[in-house]
Amino acid sequence: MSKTEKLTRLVLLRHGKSVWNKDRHFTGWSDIALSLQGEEEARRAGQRLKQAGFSFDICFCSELKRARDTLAFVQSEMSLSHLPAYQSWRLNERHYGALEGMRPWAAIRKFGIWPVLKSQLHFDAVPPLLMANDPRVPASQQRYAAVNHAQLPLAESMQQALVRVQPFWQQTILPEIRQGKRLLIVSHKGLLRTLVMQLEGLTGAQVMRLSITTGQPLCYELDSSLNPVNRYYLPG
Ligand SMILES: O=C(O)[C@@H](CO)OP(=O)(O)O
Repeated sequence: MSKTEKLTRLVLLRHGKSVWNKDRHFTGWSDIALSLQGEEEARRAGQRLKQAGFSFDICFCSELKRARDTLAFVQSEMSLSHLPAYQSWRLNERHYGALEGMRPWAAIRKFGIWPVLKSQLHFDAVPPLLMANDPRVPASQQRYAAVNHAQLPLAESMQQALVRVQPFWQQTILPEIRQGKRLLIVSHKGLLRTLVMQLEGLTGAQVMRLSITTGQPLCYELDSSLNPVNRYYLPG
């Protein structure tokens, strides 16, 4: 990198704590609201970004309420509510299949320890699938009516979540960054791990060990080849 090269800022933000994060349920594509603590985390994230001199040109979030509401709080705190906020199902959390709504011990009792643990530890392990007639199946939900049903999951490994987000990352997000636009992406723990993986060239095993905290802006400075030059959590 030359001394004069202009760096582009990109901020990744996991939504504030949801009601189910608080109670330790697998959440995935279940559309669960922020907890009061999560709302506060989202406001605080916006305040910290503003105080640190960040601004954005475009914001992205998942289709899920906890991410959409977090983004709305951040935009409001930063006086950026006029900015377009693009939603995509491709930024949804990894789909936890039949585990969704369950706490870990209940899931282990129902499915056995290894299927549950493996899906948490192995990049390519798929959690137990939803039955095709389950009302939680995304293809049966009106909100995903415009998506090709063959692309909608019954559960996802982290690897499948990575494959699902890649077209959006490459065709929508990266071109904006290449134009020097400052982006904020509000999404979820598993999905953000796949973005960090692509930015930093991590392996599947490394990705499964990444921790991404709710409501903590993860800031990147990228050079013109989109290589991260700096990466840091914004201090509280
Ligand atoms: O879905 C979930 O159970 C959690 C952890 O993967 O994700 P989120 O970041 O949406 O809380």
